Amino acid sequence: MAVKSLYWFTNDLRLHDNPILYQAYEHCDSLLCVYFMEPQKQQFNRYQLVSVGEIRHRFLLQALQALQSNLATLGQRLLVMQADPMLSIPVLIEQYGINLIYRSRHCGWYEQQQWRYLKQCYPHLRFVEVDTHTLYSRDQLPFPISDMPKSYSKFRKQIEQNVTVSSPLFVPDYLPPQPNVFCSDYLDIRHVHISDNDQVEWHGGENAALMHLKQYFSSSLPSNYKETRNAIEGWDNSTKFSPWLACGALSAKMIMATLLDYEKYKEKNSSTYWIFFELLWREFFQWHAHAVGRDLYRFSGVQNKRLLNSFYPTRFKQWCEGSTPYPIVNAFMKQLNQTGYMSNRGRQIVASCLVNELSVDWRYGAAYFEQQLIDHDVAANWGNWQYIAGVGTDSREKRWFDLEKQTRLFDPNQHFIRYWRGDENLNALDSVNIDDWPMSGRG
Ligand SMILES: Cc1cc2nc3c(=O)[nH]c(=O)nc-3n(C[C@H](O)[C@H](O)[C@H](O)COP(=O)(O)OP(=O)(O)OC[C@H]3O[C@@H](n4cnc5c(N)ncnc54)[C@H](O)[C@@H]3O)c2cc1C
Repeated sequence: MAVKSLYWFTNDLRLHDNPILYQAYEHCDSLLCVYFMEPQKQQFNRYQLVSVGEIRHRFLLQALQALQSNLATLGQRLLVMQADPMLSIPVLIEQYGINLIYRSRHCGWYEQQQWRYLKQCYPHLRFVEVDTHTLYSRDQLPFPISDMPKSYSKFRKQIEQNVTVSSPLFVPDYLPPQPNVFCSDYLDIRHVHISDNDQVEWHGGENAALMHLKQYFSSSLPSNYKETRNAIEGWDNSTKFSPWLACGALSAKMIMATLLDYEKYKEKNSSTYWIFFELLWREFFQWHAHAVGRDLYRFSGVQNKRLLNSFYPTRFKQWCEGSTPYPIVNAFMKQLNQTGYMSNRGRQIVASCLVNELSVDWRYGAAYFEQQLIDHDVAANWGNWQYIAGVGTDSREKRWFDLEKQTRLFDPNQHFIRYWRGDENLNALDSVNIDDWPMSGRG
């Protein structure tokens, strides 16, 4: 029987190091490549925010355009459908006689539910989930996912002692042909106009990602990464791989292969090791998300710990727009709103402020990051937020960043604050919080 496959692209928007394309090349007679822009992700969610905000959406469109033109070089085409995959995939299965469906293994709870639902509806079809998003595949892990280590250091030790990253795959010379497409309700991504935003330093898509990878490792920046990575501004201080990694325009294994070459031919030191160390943090959060399932989004976190935080709409609004009493926090939030990016130190500081100074439910912060960040990654974002809120994988009570000290350390001349106008529009906080309620027993 002819193998008629459907490849449902999600967070794997690339040709290089793509094991699904390889499998399709080896085993399929026809291949339908589809990406869904889900209308639900642009509608208000339970936090009254959207999942994919404007800057992230634009970055994604660029990535899809690049994927489309790269697939065209292999005689393929990407159908971009503005539809709910749960409604459209059944139609495609019928129309094209699909008997095999591929998708990247996804750690998001919502995405896993979609996959489960389809499998239940079509028990006679083959569903193949492949690890494209991580450094290691699931069967390379030296433990079953149910025994996933609870802390990063335990995870790192087990991984470093037992597994190596395999080499990235080459792009196949050609792909199976697309069946004759007769549906017309797809978006011709080639002709979508994407407006410019001078504030955003990234261009979406695989080609820009590979070019940046090459430039980064052609420079001497990796040799100083450990000393510079914590800086709060500057393109060169950290790798800036995250936006492309998040949508899969860049493969983590590809980064590792280039890093190993750098170590072999240029220099190997504690900084080059630290790039791997950070990629392992990413890896840890990915498998952690698989292990904990929907607890990743729970207020009480994976520790099931009750916090006294709540939802204070005015404070949350001040935090989002950058009009809190704290100039450094305002500067970071304005940077995020205009560029879709914030340094790691910035994220730690604003997250700590939301949780500790503003006493707001951390999930609102995570949902706002999800909307705004061009590198939003469900595992890294929600996992890091839980960590800062003290309900996640960290054994410490919680992470509190002293705002004055952080300003002195990272912005001693207030250059960053002034550049982003963090010192304008400072507003005092409302005074209503849990301590003001007689029921707290402290009034
Ligand atoms: C509250 C909060 C939310 C975050 N949300 C995200 C998110 O949605 N998506 C995301 O990719 N990262 C997230 N991070 C992690 C980190 O801030 C970014 O990965 C990093 O700032 C991206 O810039 P870079 O590529 O230059 O990083 P580098 O410093 O150059 O690090 C190299 C790579 O390692 C990975 N990495 C580094 N630090 C972490 C970390 N703490 N957790 C997971 N991976 C890490 C990233 O893939 C990154 O690209 C979050 C951190 C915090 C504190």
